[in-house]
Amino acid sequence: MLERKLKSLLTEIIQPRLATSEYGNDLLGVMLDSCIETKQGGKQVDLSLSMEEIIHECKLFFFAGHENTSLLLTWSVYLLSIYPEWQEKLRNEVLKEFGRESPNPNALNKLKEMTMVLFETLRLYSPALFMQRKTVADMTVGSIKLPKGMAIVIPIPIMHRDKEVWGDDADEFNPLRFKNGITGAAKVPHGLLAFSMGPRSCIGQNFSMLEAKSTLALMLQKFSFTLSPDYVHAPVDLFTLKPKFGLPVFLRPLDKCN
Ligand code: HEM
Repeated sequence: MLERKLKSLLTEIIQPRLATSEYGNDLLGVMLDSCIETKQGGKQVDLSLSMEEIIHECKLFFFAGHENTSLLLTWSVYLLSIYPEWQEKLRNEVLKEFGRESPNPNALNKLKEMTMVLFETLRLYSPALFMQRKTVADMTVGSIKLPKGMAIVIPIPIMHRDKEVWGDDADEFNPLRFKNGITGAAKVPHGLLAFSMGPRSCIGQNFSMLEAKSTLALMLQKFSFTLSPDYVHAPVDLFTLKPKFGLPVFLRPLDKCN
């Protein structure tokens, strides 16, 4: 049902673009523009990406792009609500950098403490729960022998709380572990797997960090937030890691607090 609805929505967006020679300067435009060139230099009706593939890519970008970043923000707000000292630290950092002005996208990377908090949020509450891989050859990982063609599931939350990798405080919220960046945070350089690693790692990771930083900076400039007493802590696997009963928070406009 949802699948059919999505497909018809996307087709409604794609068809009018195909009817004109201007496909648009967004990702969809780039995909449509990948029509195979004919010998005359014009476009063929056949696409090098099929319509099915274009629709699939649109869905992937929509879900991978929207849902994960919104969950990163959700869990960051949760953690900043229960660790008000970090909320205050981040607010001071934002106010020092931008004052009350809208955050300048080119300066968001200067928010070092915010970056640390976002990485620590991704470690403790990674929106993506599993990665799946298949071995292309017989191989040995550590002491485990894996035959060619074996399906492997990598459970991110378990690996993110492994004390051998993250130390005895693995279950605790400690953004300072990221003070020297990701590679220095754990006993192995690629301990943080929230965006995966290698050639199939998340294509949107830098974009999502910028999105999260700018949204969080705006929130911190305008509001202080605390958890509502109605909040029940129940992270649940619903394909991604969500708070089962939502995240009710009280937002207090800052000008009214002062
Ligand atoms: C907090 C935000 C995000 C998280 C935690 C996240 C996580 C991930 C992970 C773990 C993978 C790898 C899956 C695997 O190896 O099997 C992945 C892949 C991908 N992500 Fe993200 N992602 C985020 C944001 C985004 C955004 C904003 C976009 C697009 C604008 C995006 C687009 C993609 C795409 C297209 C892939 C597939 C890449 C490929 O297969 O080569 N993601 N993401």
